[in-house]
Formats: sequence, structure tokens, C-alpha cells
Amino acid sequence: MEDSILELKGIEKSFGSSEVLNGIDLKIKKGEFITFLGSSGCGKTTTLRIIAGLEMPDKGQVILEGRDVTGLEPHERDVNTVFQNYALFPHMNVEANVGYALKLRRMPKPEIKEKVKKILELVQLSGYEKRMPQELSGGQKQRVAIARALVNNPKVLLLDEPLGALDLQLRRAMQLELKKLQKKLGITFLYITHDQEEAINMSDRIVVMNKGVLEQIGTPDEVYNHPMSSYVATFVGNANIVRGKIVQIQGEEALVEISTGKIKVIIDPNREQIGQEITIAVRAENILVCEECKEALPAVILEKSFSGGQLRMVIGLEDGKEIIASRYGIDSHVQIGQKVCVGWKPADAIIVDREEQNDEKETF
Ligand SMILES: Nc1ncnc2c1ncn2[C@@H]1O[C@H](COP(=O)(O)OP(=O)(O)OP(=O)(O)O)[C@@H](O)[C@H]1O
Repeated sequence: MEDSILELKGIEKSFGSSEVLNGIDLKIKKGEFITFLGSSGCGKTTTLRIIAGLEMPDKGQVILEGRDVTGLEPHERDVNTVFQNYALFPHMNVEANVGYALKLRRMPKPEIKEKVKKILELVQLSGYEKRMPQELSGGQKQRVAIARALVNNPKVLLLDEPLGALDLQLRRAMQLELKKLQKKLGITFLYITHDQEEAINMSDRIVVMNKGVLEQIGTPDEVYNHPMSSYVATFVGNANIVRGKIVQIQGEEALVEISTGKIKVIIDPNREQIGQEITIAVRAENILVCEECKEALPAVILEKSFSGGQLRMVIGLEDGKEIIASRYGIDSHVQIGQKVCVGWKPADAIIVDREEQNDEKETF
């Protein structure tokens, strides 16, 4: 990748005896919006702190615009960080907070004033120059933190769950604003989130991290529609994970035996064979219930709940395992306790793992 602005090479990090990063290799393009997504404790913040210079890796290098910056202090690298808790200076007003880095650089006062004015316009906080942090809402504080991190035009902006403390509505609005701002300024953003929707909405590429390794790197479409492991499929898109054995193959269609029945899956006949164990992922929205499917597994509706504009149903299979189905709208004609059949179109079952492995997620 010729135009890479930031490169991580073989980064390893342990805290005491616990290995947190296990060989991170990544190239980030200039102007890219890249998001780190992964479960709590998988090493996202540690990676970001190593890039910022707040933590030293045990092994590996951080390369910024072709220069090895691994051993440099945070202020010696052209990288700024925005944290979830804003970290504004409480005794300084908005103008002083935003202009702080420029003042340290001994930039003339009128120039600082002009730059602060411009960046506050960009984050839609014109007129707030004299306000103190305690006179601002959470969303406004975060805009000040973002303005402060952008004012000296860093090469890369690191954002560690910057919208995590905001309510859902404000969070969605700020996501759009941040994305627009990033495109306008052309600054590379490296963004950390737990929230898969946020990652899908904002990113050029998503890095899915699991236990100190990068499990998949790709565009939102690649990661969502072509997950390469059951972890990625469950983390991005809340897929149901089903494990079974291929018992019959006809062209591109295989019959797979799982504990409570047989299901059809589209396979690559050059890769799959009879007797092979496979793991498939089926998204909740692709689970068909009752008469909607022909190839179905007997089941019972256990729970129905409404969230995020969707009805979520927990459906129990005969062996006690659960399948999650989702539908638009607030209710469905099936009732709790009702016996149904569940299934899916063969093409909606994505093969994610072909070998035995020990996943923590519940599998079939
Ligand atoms: N300074 C430290 N000393 C000891 N252990 C640490 C330190 N910093 C992080 N860890 C541990 O390293 C692991 C990874 O932490 P990290 O903050 O990078 O994860 P994360 O993916 O950002 O998690 P979260 O999403 O919860 O913020 C965790 O188990 C954490 O407890």
C-alpha cells in the first residue's frame, strides 16, 4: 500500500504475564476512516495507546509517514487523541482549551484566535468561546475535545470511544457529523468502538479484533457480508452460529446434519466434502419462522422483545439451543410458547469455519 500513512509492524505487548497484543500488522491509508471493533479487553485501547506513544510495545514498530516513531514521546509524533471522558482542562474556557496546543507551540495570539474560530465553526460551536467546560452539555464537551485535537492539524486522529458517553440520539447525530468533518479535513481517523452499527456507518474499513489479534480487516460490506470467522459473524451482525457435518453434496448444495435435523447450505464443491465438519453463520434477519420455510427445524418461541426498531425473537430448538430471529415492526403473529419451525434459505447460510475450534460463543 503505497499511500499508507501509518503502519504497525509485528506489535506485541504483555502486561505482566498476560499477553494483550499478539503480533499486530496493519497499514492505514492516508485519509482513511478506520475503526477497531472488538469485545471488551481484546486490546483496542492498548493498540491506540501504542500508536499515541502513551505505551511502549514489547516488540514491533510504529511507522508514521515512513518514519519509525516507536521510541518517540507522544508530543513528538503528529498524532492526537480524543478520549471518551473528554479530558478538557476544567479551569480553561473553550477558546483556551482548543488553543492550548498552539499556545505551547508559541504561535502568535491573533493566529491562535483565528484558528480556534475556524475549528469551532467546523464543530458547530461558534459563539461558545468564553464558556467554561462545566457550562457545556456532554455533546458540546466532546465537540470541544474534537476541536482541540484537530486544531494543530495532526496526521492521524485517534478516537477512543469518543461518543460512548452520549445518549443514542445524540450519538447517531454526532456520528454523521464526525464522518463529514473527517472527509472535509482529509485527516486519517483511527476510531475505537464496541458498537457495530457505529463501525458500519462510519468506516472505510473495519478491523475486527479478538484476543490481541486482528481477526479480519475489510470494508463494512466485506466484514458484514463475508465474515471470515464465527467471531466476526457474531460480533458484526449478531449472526446465529450453527455447527454440523456435511452428509450429502449435490452440485453446490450440501445437506448438513446438525443436532436437531438437517439443513441445506451452499458450498464450494472444490473445498467441501462429505463428512466434513463446518460452522455456518445465519443472520437473525434471515431466520425464517413457521410456514415461511420448507427445510425447517422444529422449535418453540421462547421470548419476544422490541429494540432498535426491530422485533427480536428467541427461539428454542428441540435440544435446548437457541436461535435469534429479528423482524421489522413491533410484533409478529407468532406467540410465546407457540410451536414453530425455523430455517433459512441455503444461500443465507455463510460458512465461517471449516475446522474444529474453541469458540466462546454458544454453538450448535
Ligand atoms: N496498564 C495496564 N496494566 C495491566 N493490564 C492492562 C493495562 N492496560 C490494559 N490492560 C489489560 O489489557 C487487556 C486489554 O485492554 P485494552 O484496554 O487494550 O482493551 P480494549 O479492547 O480497549 O477493551 P475495552 O473495550 O473494554 O476498552 C485487558 O485485559 C486489560 O485489563
